[in-house]
Formats: sequence, C-alpha cells, structure tokens
Amino acid sequence: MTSTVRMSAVWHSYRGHTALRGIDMSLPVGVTALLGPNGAGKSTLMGVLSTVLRPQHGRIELNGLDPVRDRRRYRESIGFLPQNFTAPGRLTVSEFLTLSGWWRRVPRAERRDAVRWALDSTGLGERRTSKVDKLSGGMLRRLGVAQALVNEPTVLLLDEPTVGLDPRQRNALREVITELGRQHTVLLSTHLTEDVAALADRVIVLDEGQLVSDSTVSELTDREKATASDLDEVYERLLGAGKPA
Ligand SMILES: Nc1ncnc2c1ncn2[C@@H]1O[C@H](COP(=O)(O)OP(=O)(O)OP(=O)(O)O)[C@@H](O)[C@H]1O
Repeated sequence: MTSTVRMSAVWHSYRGHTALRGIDMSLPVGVTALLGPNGAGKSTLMGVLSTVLRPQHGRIELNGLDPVRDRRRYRESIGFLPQNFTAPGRLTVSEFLTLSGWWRRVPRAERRDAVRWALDSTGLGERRTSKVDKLSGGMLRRLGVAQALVNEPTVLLLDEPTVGLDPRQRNALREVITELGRQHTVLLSTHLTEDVAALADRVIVLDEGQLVSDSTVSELTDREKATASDLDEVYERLLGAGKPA
C-alpha cells in the first residue's frame, strides 16, 4: 500500500534530552498504533508530525508536502487530537466545531457541512446542542476527534485517545476510529496492547526514542510465534530486547 506519510532519520531533542533518535517510518492508509511506555517519545513524534515541534534533523513528507516549505497545505492535510485536549465548557458541541472549522480555514460556505460530517463521523449528532462541560469523558474525547476531522484531513494524529475512558466508552471510540481508518491514515498513540489488537492494522513500537519494531500486527504475531491475545507478552519482549537483564 502506498504511504501517505514518510519520516526519515528524524531526531528531536529538548534542552539536553534527546527524545527521538533517528526515526524512519512510513504510514499508509489505515490505523497504525504507536505503542510505547511512558517517556518513549510518542507525544514528541506526534508533535513533530503535527508541526507543533520542529525536529533538529531529518525529513518528513506528507503526500509530497514538506512541513516547512509547504507549511500551510501540510497543516491543512493533518488533523490532530493532542493528549491534553480540552474545549471551552460554555460552548455547545456544534459551536465549538464551527469555531474549529474557522480556525482550520474551512471556507465559510462549507463550514456547516463540515461540522455535520464531523458530528456524524464521531456519533455526536445527538449531542450537538449539549454544552461541552456537560459531556462525559468519552464524549469529550469524541469531540476531540471531531475537531481533528473538521477540515477533512487525510491524516489523523490521535495522541492517547482511549486513555481514562471506561471500557464501554473505549469500545465506542474504537469503533469510530476503525471506521475512520478505512479512508484515512490514522496514527494513534497508546500504552495499551488491547487498543492494538482491537484497532490497528500496523503497530510501531517506540522505546527510549528509538523504533524497536514496525510491522503489521499479523507480521508481528507471526514473527514472535504468538496470537493477538499474547500481544502484552510480545510487547514486553520487544522492550526487553537489547537491554541488560
Ligand atoms: N518539554 C519538554 N522538555 C524536556 N523534556 C521533555 C519535554 N517533553 C517531553 N520531554 C521528555 O522527552 C521524552 C519523551 O517524552 P514524550 O512525552 O514524547 O513521551 P511519551 O511516550 O509520549 O510519554 P507518555 O506516554 O508518558 O505521554 C521523555 O523523557 C520526556 O521527559
């Protein structure tokens, strides 16, 4: 499958701390899970792809667009749900999405349809007149996905979208993401191998800023002679490989 996003030799450091160490990867259409422990560099990778952070070295390309040279078109092609997503509590769901559409440069004449599409895609249609501060955690996370979708991007970056949700909310959001993955390139960061088994076509494992595995989920389980239900064990093995016991 052709890749929409490519990263080669990407490094990123915060003052004195290197968070990404020469990442090479490409993302095709479908859901790719970015799995890694705390501090592995997942949010930094999302930040670099979304242009919130600028890598010190390396190259990124999205359907031939460069994040610096073609900044505006590149950003218009990306929808981003940050880990700490919040929205003003006094707005309604619909008002917030209309504002997001304006902010994301959706032409005025198209904004109403774009908001309706984002609401429908995330199952929020019935909550469009609810105030943001009346939403449950799961609904708020769906709103985060909806605002990422409002300009109809080709690539969706979802930073830990399932964290803190109860099992029912998590399953409902997983269904939304699976559906979006049929047409979009979705990169979803998570700590949970359960998310990988339920959602992902591909899985990239990151540890201490380095990519330790990049394959389809079935390639990974075949290679490790495991089944999808053993992903926890496989993950632990991948993280342990190359480290002193
Ligand atoms: N603004 C910052 N300044 C300095 N160091 C940072 C900053 N942001 C992240 N780091 C460090 O960079 C490394 C990677 O952090 P990052 O947040 O990308 O990891 P993560 O995999 O998303 O972790 P988590 O799962 O806990 O969100 C960590 O060691 C973190 O402490």
